[in-house]
Amino acid sequence: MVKIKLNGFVWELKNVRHIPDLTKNLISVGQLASEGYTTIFHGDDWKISKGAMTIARGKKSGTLYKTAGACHLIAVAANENPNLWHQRLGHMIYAEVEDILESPILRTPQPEESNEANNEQSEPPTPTPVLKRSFRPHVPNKRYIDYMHRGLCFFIPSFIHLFSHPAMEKANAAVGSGSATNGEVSPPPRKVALITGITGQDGSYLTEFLLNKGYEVHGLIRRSSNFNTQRIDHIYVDPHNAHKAHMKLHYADLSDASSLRRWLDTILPDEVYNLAAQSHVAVSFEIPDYTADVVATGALRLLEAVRSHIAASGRSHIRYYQAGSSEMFGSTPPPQSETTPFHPRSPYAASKCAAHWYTVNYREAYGLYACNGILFNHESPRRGENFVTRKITRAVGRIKVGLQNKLFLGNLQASRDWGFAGDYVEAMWLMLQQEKPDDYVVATEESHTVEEFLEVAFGYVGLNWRDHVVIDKRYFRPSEVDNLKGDASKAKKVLGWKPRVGFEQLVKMMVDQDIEMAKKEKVLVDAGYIDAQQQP
Ligand SMILES: C[C@H]1O[C@H](OP(=O)(O)OP(=O)(O)OC[C@H]2O[C@@H](n3cnc4c(=O)[nH]c(N)nc43)[C@H](O)[C@@H]2O)[C@@H](O)[C@@H](O)C1=O
Repeated sequence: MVKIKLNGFVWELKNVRHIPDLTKNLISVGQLASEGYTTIFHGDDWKISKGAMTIARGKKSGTLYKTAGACHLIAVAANENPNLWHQRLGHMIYAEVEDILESPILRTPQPEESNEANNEQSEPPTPTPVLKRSFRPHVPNKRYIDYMHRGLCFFIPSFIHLFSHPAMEKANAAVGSGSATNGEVSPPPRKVALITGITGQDGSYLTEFLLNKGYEVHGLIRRSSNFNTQRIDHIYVDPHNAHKAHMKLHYADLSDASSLRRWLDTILPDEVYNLAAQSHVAVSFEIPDYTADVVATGALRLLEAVRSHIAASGRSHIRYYQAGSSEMFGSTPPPQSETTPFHPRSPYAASKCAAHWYTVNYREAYGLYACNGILFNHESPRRGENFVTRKITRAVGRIKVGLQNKLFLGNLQASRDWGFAGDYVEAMWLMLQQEKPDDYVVATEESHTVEEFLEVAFGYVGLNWRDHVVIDKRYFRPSEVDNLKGDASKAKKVLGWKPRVGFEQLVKMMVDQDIEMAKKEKVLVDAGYIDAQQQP
């Protein structure tokens, strides 16, 4: 990777190639185009932009287009063994490179050329001229090469391919899948993900998923007087064990814009997943202001932090995922798809609608790669205990072992499209791997009432829910969402995603776990270590 500092911006170029003997740093217009940049040549002037942002501009110099205002060119190690490729850099596509080998830029630099990037730390020219300079050494978890190329970067509009040229073959081996010096192949660089809401159900499954894919995962957590990291404790590795600790936690808050920007600047993520929320619909009627601040304005703060981070750093490849919700459809009848109008029925749902449209707006206004995942209810043994599914399965376990007898519930006729959270995080990731950002419904396309959930959960362990459930008006909502059933055909078609766990399997998985949990709880209660808790 190469970072070019241009008039206060830092522009990042990925997949640069080591090209021995090349004395100018070249940037491929073709490659820029495939990365979503627009390059305009007008007379002797040129300009590169992305969305509404002008990244770089300059003038023609002889046969080359030259950058204006570039003061630093920094090579950042893409792997642990950068020895080979830092010597000479070009932002090359393999196509159209042959001409360059024939051209006058493949010669030893003249003194006046090699001084073009001069600054106070320059050293006398050498056959492979480099300037020694460290780049943002305060940033942790990143390895930077402290060599800066003396040559300025030049742009040429077209290259021809050089796949079979020995110099390029060597270069190809040194990048892409890591360095190949001495015949050793080091692993490719880890992608970096930043997750808000990492301690929640979805955050924990997504973290496991991304770690399995080789990501380095950073999670933002809120300060709390109680530890709330139980869902990720099993994957936490002490950061002192640097080689194994690929998940890192940082204090931040969606209500604190400065903390968001600071962690983006420090972590330098490739993907940002905004999963944090006050996610309880009924509670949002009690604390509407707080819910809107975190769910709606929190998303806006994070989007703005990403946008300004990109503007300052040039890291325009960042991809953003916004956790949307089927609650946004509210009273609009099923099946609900990406084109179904929203009719939110709670402060939570209205806030999610705002976050949805903020995300769309940042995509359209700034060209941000931002996706909305409109996820229908998704559950698991890690679901919070005051959501109806887990409240039921916890009660089944406790009733079964004799710790509880009654279960107080609200509206049993509400119908939901319930899937398994572990399946749904894959869809989040898939959205960020597409060529273009878009919005997707993620659902099982099956809907069941709360009563049907009760039938399966109690029936599975030989109990009759009617012997235990008591209707309590306190659990009814001021305005209810009666029927949600998603149409996930777009996600299936475009993302190739489909749910693996069906309704009955999900209920049984949750009951199995809650029976085990209740058995352990019973041991502690019987031994007098804890009191039998009240139901959630
Ligand atoms: C997609 C969406 O999914 C979730 O929102 P939710 O659908 O409201 O989930 P829930 O489990 O709280 O309620 C489901 C239904 O169950 C009814 N219900 C009856 N009796 C009780 C009861 O005693 N407790 C609760 N919680 N619900 C009850 C309740 O009235 C409602 O109709 C969140 O993850 C949200 O963040 C999200 O985005």
